[in-house]
Amino acid sequence: MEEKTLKARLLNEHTIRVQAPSLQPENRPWCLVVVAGPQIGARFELDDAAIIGREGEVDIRLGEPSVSRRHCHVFRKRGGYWVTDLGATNPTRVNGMQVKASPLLEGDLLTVGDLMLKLLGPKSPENAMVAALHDQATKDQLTGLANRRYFRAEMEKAFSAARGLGEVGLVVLDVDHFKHINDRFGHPAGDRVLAAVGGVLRRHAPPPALPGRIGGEEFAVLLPGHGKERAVKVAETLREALQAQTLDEQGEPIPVTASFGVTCLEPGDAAADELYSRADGALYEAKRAGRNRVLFVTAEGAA
Ligand SMILES: Nc1nc2c(ncn2[C@@H]2O[C@H](COP(=O)(O)OP(=O)(O)OP(=O)(O)O)[C@@H](O)[C@H]2O)c(=O)[nH]1
Repeated sequence: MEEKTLKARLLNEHTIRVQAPSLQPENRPWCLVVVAGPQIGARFELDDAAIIGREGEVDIRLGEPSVSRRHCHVFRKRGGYWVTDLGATNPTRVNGMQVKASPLLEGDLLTVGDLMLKLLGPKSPENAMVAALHDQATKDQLTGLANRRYFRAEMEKAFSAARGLGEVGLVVLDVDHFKHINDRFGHPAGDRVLAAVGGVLRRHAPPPALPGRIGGEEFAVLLPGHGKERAVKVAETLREALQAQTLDEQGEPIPVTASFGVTCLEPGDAAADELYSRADGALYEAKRAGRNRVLFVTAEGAA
């Protein structure tokens, strides 16, 4: 074959490979992604306008001391985005330049306190990478549920958003006698049980409920907008669905049950951790009382 023709063919084959579907840019909403500083990898979707700030009634809450309470305002204008500084102590910067008001174009770098955020458009080729990194940072690999760190962060957010007034329910559950399952059926079978628990939680606790794997065989479900009755109902549904599962190892059924502790946000709760400890205490009592049951507690004790 003539050298020129061979080169052309190789080039052609190479071109075909480069155009594989996985490399097509994904179509997502406009977003700001933290590319440097604290919270690296965090991704915030943008609507028409968003106030970025440290705390309180802002749309993108960064919670860092270097960020002012109300730091800057990002908004849509003439088909693109603009940013205006809101008198921040550490002035807002775009591509390193201090700005009062400035257009914000795709790929621009926005400095807010110690954080640097990049504006990504719907077809940015970086969307797939950002989504993959976000998944790695926030998901438990075995079950696909929220990991401990992400679950805790979302619990903090729900706690701040409710400010002791809104309803937030929390369910903490732990597979019963899981050590026995591992010992009897083997570690891989134990892993399959955990993955199946993840599946049940996903199916029976749909958004805005957030199911997570906190560690080992302990799971939790955050229930924004749920008071006692609804939170207990979710826990009972999960308990029954887990018990009804038919898992087996080489034909031998693997019995799976779990114990549940449930609580709800109360006006006296000073931190999200208090909510978690309370539900965890109820879970411990559910175990002591014989397992495979749901126990609800208030700050005063079992209810
Ligand atoms: N297969 C598997 N086992 C795990 C994993 N993480 C933790 N474990 C095991 O889970 C078991 C937990 O056992 P225990 O804490 O004694 O609890 P338990 O047997 O469920 O007893 P109760 O909670 O009192 O009902 C330990 O044997 C751990 O090794 C995991 O990712 N996969």
